[in-house]
Amino acid sequence: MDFTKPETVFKLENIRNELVKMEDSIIFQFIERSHFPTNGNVYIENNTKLPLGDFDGSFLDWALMHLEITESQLRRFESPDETPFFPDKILSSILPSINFPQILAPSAENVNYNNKIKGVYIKEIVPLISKYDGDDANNYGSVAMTDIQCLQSLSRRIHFGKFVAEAKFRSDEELYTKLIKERDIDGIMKHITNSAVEEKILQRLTTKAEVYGVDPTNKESQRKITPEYLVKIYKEFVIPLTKEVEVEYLLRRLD
Ligand SMILES: O=C(O)C(=O)C[C@]1(C(=O)O)C=C[C@@H](O)C=C1
Repeated sequence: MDFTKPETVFKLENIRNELVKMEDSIIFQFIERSHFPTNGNVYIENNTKLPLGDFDGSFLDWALMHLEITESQLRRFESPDETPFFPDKILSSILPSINFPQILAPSAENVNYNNKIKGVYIKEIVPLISKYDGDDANNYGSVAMTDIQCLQSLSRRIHFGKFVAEAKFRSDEELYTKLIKERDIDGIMKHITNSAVEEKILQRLTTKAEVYGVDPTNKESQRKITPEYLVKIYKEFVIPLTKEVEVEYLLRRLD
């Protein structure tokens, strides 16, 4: 898949292959996060234990915003598959722009689920993947950095729903145009859903978590990620959020 060649992006098979590759990044980032406790202090807004001057937000927000500002100057958010958490704070790139052809509908950049993704990550995912529920002030910086890696990978995966939706729209423009014009959200959701593909993803994740989640030379060692939690995270959060992105993108597709 190459964003400078739109014909490679509109193939559902290519998009699904990318989604499979992203599973590995997400699993390995979850494994990195599993070395640390929950460290709730990192997520508390305006936390007196972590003073940040005038900044209004959590330590994680502060770190993520500063990283995104630098990454924006390195052209990260010009790529159609990257979505910033702080769209109002990012800067123009220092590097010259790559003129990507228009692949998605112009309204695509307004579909930004990052606040929701961050909320779900902190509330639902961190407790499942952390080493234990507790705090270790020596790890705040490392935790924020691994959280950022996890969040950026989840964001990329979930916002890939836009490409899936575009490919599906192009495969049956008449049907989707009708559903969009009728604002038939249930109808759109029904047509974008492929239960067999979802089932296959969950089966593959079970196998991957079995293999990657434990030291292969010492199967009795502590498991870093369990199939049960990985499947739960995908089934309850990652896939449903991807579908929400698909529906919202399609609702704006004709704007
Ligand atoms: O592969 C697709 O067709 C998608 O829409 C992506 C995805 C997913 O999130 O992995 C979402 C909805 C489908 O039911 C199956 C899988």
